[in-house]
Amino acid sequence: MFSLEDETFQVFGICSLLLLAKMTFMSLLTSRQRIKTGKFANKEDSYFGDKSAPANLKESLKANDEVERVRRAHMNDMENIYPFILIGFFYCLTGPNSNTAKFHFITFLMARVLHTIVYILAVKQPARGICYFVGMLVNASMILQSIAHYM
Ligand SMILES: N[C@@H](CCC(=O)N[C@@H](CS)C(=O)NCC(=O)O)C(=O)O
Repeated sequence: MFSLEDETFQVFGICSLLLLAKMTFMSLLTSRQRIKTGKFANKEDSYFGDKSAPANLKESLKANDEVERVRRAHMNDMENIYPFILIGFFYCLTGPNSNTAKFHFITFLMARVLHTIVYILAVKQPARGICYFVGMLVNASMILQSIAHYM
């Protein structure tokens, strides 16, 4: 059984918090891209756009790839990072080997940070696919080890 003083759990906590901080940054980045491109989700948000130009509502509500790319990266984070936090918690409860567990957590952290960078910079595939796959492998490995432990 782990305690909050446990080094493995602390590394898990730090990796999880860094990933949550990265996701919080994605919201800010979306707002920045919206203001930069003048593309908003709601008609009332165009208040933040170029005030010197007469508001062209229809135009400002159109989707824009610079905005949508950040939103897709954020969505992909939600599909992968939230499960990591939940799975990692159960995995910690199994009392895994500390070095193996830390390897899982740090690999996942690096894979997801790189996933965001290559997504936002539109790096050619398979760069993003590899980052996604590495993160997915970490989650799958923790799930399998946890299930094996509890069975
Ligand atoms: N919901 C994802 C599931 C598969 C996935 O996560 N693929 C990775 C590697 S190609 C990805 O970065 N997908 C882009 C995205 O989710 O916007 C999708 O629709 O693509």
